Amino acid sequence: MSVELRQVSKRYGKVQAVKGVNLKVEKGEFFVLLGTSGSGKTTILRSIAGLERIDEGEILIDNERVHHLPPGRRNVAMVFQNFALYPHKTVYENLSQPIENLDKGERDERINEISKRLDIHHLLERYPAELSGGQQQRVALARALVKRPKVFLMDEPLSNIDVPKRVAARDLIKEIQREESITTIYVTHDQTEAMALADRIGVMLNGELRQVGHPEDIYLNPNCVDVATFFGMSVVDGGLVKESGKVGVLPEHVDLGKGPYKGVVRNVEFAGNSYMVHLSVNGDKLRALSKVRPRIGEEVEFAITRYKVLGS
Ligand SMILES: Nc1ncnc2c1ncn2[C@@H]1O[C@H](COP(=O)(O)OP(=O)(O)OP(=O)(O)O)[C@@H](O)[C@H]1O
Repeated sequence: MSVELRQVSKRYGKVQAVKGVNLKVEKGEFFVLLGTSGSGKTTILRSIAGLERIDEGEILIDNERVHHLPPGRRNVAMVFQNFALYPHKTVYENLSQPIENLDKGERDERINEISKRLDIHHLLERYPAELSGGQQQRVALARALVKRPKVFLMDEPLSNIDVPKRVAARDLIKEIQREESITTIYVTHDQTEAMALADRIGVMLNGELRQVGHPEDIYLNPNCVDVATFFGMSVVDGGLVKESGKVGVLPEHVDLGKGPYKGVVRNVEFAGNSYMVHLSVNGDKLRALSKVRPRIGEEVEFAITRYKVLGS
């Protein structure tokens, strides 16, 4: 099912949380809404789920207007940051609650299938407090999937999980999404996670959807200073490369060692297989990835192999 937002706006009192957002997420697509804290991502997700009433605009699921329908009639499932499991119900009861309208045979069949798939089959009789964080998260995913939703909405579902488990959980989400071809809208403020998961990314800043595109496109060709900065570009005066306005440069496109440019090393951070070198160049800050560790205070020569003109 496709999900479409047309000129959607939402305010809370004086706060304009979402400003005239237009977006179409295609059937089966994994779409990531990426943005800073408070940029309106959760509000958009909750509006699609029917948990918020929008002030202006329209929301369509499979080309049908749904923004006046209650959550239960939208065929969407939402996974929240805190997993939202019922603490006084067993895993089995947690999984059966969303499908309690089905008869017991079919309910058990679905619960069996999904719990085997997510490796929680042996935990069905336990209570959420008796599970590890990763297991709780898999139960929450199972709970959302057991309804066989056509649209899957996820609000930072991995934020409470430690890094190694997070990568595994990310793989799992992606795998299920691909296999079941569920239209997914996934909210995060982590651009690495966004780039790893998304077919397309939409960048939210300050209530506005500022850019939509494939991860590689946005990463290399951000359309404004804010998006460029968010994706890790240094933004410097275009005069350096004989352009007007500002230009964005990724650290991997700054080659330390040979000119034509010169800068002073302000700081060096160890970054695993390389060093992140912070340079000062004509009063601008520029970051470079380098295989060798330069000295702080040293003047170094560098070249820029690629940049993006961002305007003023
Ligand atoms: N119920 C509410 N009442 C008042 N203001 C709200 C409410 N919910 C959200 N806001 C405000 O609306 C704006 C957008 O919030 P939203 O939660 O959508 O942002 P977000 O991008 O999801 O942020 P985060 O990544 O921190 O969760 C923020 O300024 C927030 O303070």
